[in-house]
Amino acid sequence: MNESIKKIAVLTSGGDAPGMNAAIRAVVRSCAYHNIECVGVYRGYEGLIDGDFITLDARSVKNIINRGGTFLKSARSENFRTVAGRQKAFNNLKSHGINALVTIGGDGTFTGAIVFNDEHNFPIVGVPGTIDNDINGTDFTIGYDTALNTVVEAIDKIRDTANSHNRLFLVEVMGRDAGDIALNAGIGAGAEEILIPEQDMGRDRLLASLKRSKKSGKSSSIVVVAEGDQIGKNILGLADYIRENLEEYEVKVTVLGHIQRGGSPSCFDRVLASRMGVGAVDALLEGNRNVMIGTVHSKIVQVPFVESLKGENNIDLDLIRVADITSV
Ligand SMILES: Nc1ncnc2c1ncn2[C@@H]1O[C@H](COP(=O)(O)OP(=O)(O)OP(=O)(O)O)[C@@H](O)[C@H]1O
Ligand SMILES: O=P(O)(O)OC[C@H]1O[C@](O)(CO)[C@@H](O)[C@@H]1O
Ligand SMILES: [Mg+2]
Repeated sequence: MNESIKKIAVLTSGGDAPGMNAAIRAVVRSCAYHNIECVGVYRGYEGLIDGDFITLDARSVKNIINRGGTFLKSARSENFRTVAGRQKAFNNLKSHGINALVTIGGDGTFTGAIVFNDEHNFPIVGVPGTIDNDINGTDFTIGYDTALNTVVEAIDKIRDTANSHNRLFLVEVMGRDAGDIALNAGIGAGAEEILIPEQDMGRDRLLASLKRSKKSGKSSSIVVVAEGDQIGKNILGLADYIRENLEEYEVKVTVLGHIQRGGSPSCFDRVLASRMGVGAVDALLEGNRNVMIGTVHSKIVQVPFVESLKGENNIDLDLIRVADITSV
């Protein structure tokens, strides 16, 4: 056990994700279990710079495992991108006697953690909390499973009305740089086509596929479009293009938006968050730093931050094949 760790701070950063509360709870209770002080930081790195801290004990985190969002709130902090901002954050950590930090967030949050540690040599452990699932070294990120279920439930409802009116719906889902939500929710909801940032299928192939789909006797069509997809980037423009080229379709557009980030976390996300929160405190007590807690084949692992950021375009090609085959 690393005796120098007596006080740990925890924060949530970047886009919120269902299960972040469960992760905070696990960190706080793990600290209580090990008789370590715990401090919550409001508004991610922004609160670190402002010194917006709160002491947390085991009872401070009651009744939150089931709540969406993050009670510590989150932020995208421009100030933390500056040397001066990070210096202020470091000063606040020192003046409060904090020895280590647990950051719950996505790839941007971990990038910030690397920069901060390079400058101030401060022990940080990351917990992947993002609906995007765009982190290398972990099979799942906290919030992704809940978001997928929210998306599938919404598309099921769209399918009802699409079928009743023989319509084509373009449904935009989140994923500025990542197609995981689109691909998996698309398969789960039986979408006819799925457009993701990692693969540009081209407008012509999309038209050909939709033509085939109509010919094969399908009464409705759903095209799931990740917000970062290249050809769907302007989903309204894409809808117009399809209208102009495929008169047989009546095209409607639904943008699911931030509904995907809210809601009570699934049991899967609650358990994942609990395991990762405990894993983060374990890692610090083992004397480790600059690592992210992940799960690989259901086992908790520690992954260097730099490894966690190597996942660009890391999409499972077999999922694309499955989507193609099952939408015939
Ligand atoms: N290069 C960097 N230097 C310093 N801080 C950074 C850097 N990149 C990101 N950060 C900090 O991390 C915060 C969170 O990053 P970002 O907004 O990309 O969200 P994220 O953690 O990737 O989560 P999500 O993608 O789920 O919304 C940023 O607002 C910024 O404060
Ligand atoms: O509205 P915001 O907070 O800028 O977040 C939008 C982005 O955040 C994410 O949902 C991840 O949290 C991305 O998929 C999306 O592009
Ligand atoms: Mg991100």
